[in-house]
Amino acid sequence: MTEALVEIDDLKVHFPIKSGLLFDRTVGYVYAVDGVSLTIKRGETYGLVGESGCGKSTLGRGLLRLVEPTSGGITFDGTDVRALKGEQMRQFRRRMQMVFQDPMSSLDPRQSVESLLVEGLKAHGLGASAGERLRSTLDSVGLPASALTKYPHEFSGGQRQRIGIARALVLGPDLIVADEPVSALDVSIQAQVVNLLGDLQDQLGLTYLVIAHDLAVIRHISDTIGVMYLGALVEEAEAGQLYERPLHPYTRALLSAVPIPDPQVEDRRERMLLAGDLPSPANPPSGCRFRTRCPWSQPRCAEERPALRVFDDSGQRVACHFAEEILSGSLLPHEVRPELVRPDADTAAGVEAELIPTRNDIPTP
Ligand SMILES: Nc1ncnc2c1ncn2[C@@H]1O[C@H](COP(=O)(O)OP(=O)(O)OP(=O)(O)O)[C@@H](O)[C@H]1O
Repeated sequence: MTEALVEIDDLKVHFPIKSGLLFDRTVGYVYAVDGVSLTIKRGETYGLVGESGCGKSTLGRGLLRLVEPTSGGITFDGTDVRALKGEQMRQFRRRMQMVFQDPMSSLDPRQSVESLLVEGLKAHGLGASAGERLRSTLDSVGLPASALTKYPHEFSGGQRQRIGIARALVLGPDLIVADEPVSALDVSIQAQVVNLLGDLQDQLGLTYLVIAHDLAVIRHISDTIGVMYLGALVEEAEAGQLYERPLHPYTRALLSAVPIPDPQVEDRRERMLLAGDLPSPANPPSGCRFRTRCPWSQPRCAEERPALRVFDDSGQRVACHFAEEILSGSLLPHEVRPELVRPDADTAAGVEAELIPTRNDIPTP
């Protein structure tokens, strides 16, 4: 499981902000994805996590070129994806499929399951061999062949997501980008769909990029986890390592929101809520983008954007100037001053006043 299937190199997806009566003037950009480099190994599940609006979906869509990247490289199984033109790209896309969050809005309600599944096959010239392929694909997602003549509204949410997965699978992809695949489902159903994804991966040797806004969902299924904040990766590690030793303050905040089902560990759990909203990706803070919400931020953080660097032999990567000091406890979080929280302030002087007022203990690395 060491060979790279996907290599993303300094990928940027910037959306122009238009203004004027005819929308012909570009007045700025939304820096939705702003320099992400990562590798997804063949057969692994790469979990991408971060709060809503940090650019996860745009990264997934940029990888499949469903939105055109502004710059950067994408290599898929040795092929330079960004160099592929029209028809070549369309054919290639068969190998990279997407499963969406809300199956109700991603499945056309007027189409039967058969027609939904055949659509993709026809587009790739595989319509002739459809019959058996459709039945075996439905079987692999746990639905009977009789589902073929039904329509999306005749199914439960979980079954609809199985149809969404079948639609991706029927083309025989190598990679599935699953964007919040279970967040629209009841908690009781989520585990079934997560297990199904795991079984399919074992049977078919699939590689997954799973996008989620909280760590609870992806902690059990991911081999590697990348934590994204405001268009960039702030940390990446093997999943167990990330839980064992989160290095970036943002990862610590995300992890502290995940309850632990052991009362003793739960009592000791570090709690750290994030104050303020995600700053606008059209006007990100200078330097470290997390500094306006970081309890450990220092003047240097406003001046210099930290690179995602390898932390030690574990391969864990972190984008924080002070990861060592925070881990060792030699740098302590700022004092809490909730009345001064100004999450949108963007100056070094404002940093101390914007800090997060929510820790109830000193970090225990
Ligand atoms: N087509 C677009 N045009 C302009 N801005 C966009 C477009 N698509 C996304 N954005 C903006 O890019 C930023 C990142 O959005 P994205 O959907 O990738 O985030 P996300 O982390 O996946 O969030 P969510 O979980 O809510 O989908 C947001 O500020 C969003 O408004």
